[in-house]
Amino acid sequence: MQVLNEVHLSGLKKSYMRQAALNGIDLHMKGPGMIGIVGPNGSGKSTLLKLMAGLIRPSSGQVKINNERITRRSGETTAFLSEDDSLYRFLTVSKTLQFFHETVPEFDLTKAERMVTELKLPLDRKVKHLSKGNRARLKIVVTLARSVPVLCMDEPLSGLDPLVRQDILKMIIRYADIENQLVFLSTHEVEEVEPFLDQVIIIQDGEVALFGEVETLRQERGMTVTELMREVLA
Ligand SMILES: Nc1ncnc2c1ncn2[C@@H]1O[C@H](COP(=O)(O)OP(=O)(O)OP(=O)(O)O)[C@@H](O)[C@H]1O
Repeated sequence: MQVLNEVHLSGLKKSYMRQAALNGIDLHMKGPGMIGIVGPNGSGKSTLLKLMAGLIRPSSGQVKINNERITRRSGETTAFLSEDDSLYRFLTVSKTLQFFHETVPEFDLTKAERMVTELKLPLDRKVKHLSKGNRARLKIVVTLARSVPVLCMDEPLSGLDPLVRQDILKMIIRYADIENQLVFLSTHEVEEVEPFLDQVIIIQDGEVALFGEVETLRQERGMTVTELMREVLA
C-alpha cells in the first residue's frame, strides 16, 4: 500500500441547493494517525468526509491526497464508512465479506475474515438478525479491511451503548494500519475519543474553528480537546 503523506484541502466549499454546508476550508494534514472531526449538529462534518472520499463533488475548491485530486473514481484511495446502515440485511456475515471482496477495490478478504473470527461474529447469521452492536462491528470490519491510505468514518459510534463504543474504538486502533493509514473519524463523543486522537478538527458553521495536534493543543492551551471545544464553540 502507498504510504500516505498528505491531504490538502484548498478553498473547499459545498452548498446543497443554495444552502452552504462548507464555507471554504483550507487545511494541510499529514498522516499517518487518527484525526477527529468534531462539531455541533449540521456543522459540516459528514459533508467534509464525503468530499474527502470523493462521494460528492465540491461546489468549488479541491481535495488532494498525495498530490492527486480526489474524484468520484478515487475508490482506491479512500474508504468511507457511512453513518447510515450500509449493509445488505439479507446477506449473511460470510456473504457480506464475499460481496465486498467482489465489488470493492483493495478489499483484503483474509484480514476481514481474521477480524470476524477474532470478534466472534457469527458467519452464517444474516445481517438483519445481528445485534445492533454486531452490525456496527461488521460495518467497521468491512471498512478496516480496505487497504487504502485514507479511511473516512462518519459517526461510527452513533447510537451505540458505552461498552460497544469502547470496543469499536479499540477495534479501530487494533486493526487500522495506523503506521500507514490516515483515519478520519467524526463524532459527538469527544471525551471518549480524545485519548485515541493524534489531531483534531473542530468545525463550526461550515468553517474550521480549530485544527491541530492534540498533544500540542493540550500543552499550549492547558486544556483537553473537550474543554477546548466548549471554549471555541461558546
Ligand atoms: N443531501 C443534502 N441536501 C441538503 N442539505 C444537506 C444535505 N446534506 C447535508 N445538508 C445540510 O448541510 C449542512 C451540513 O450537514 P452535515 O451532515 O455535513 O453536518 P454534520 O456536522 O455531519 O451534522 P450531524 O452532526 O448532525 O450529523 C446541514 O445544514 C445539513 O442540513
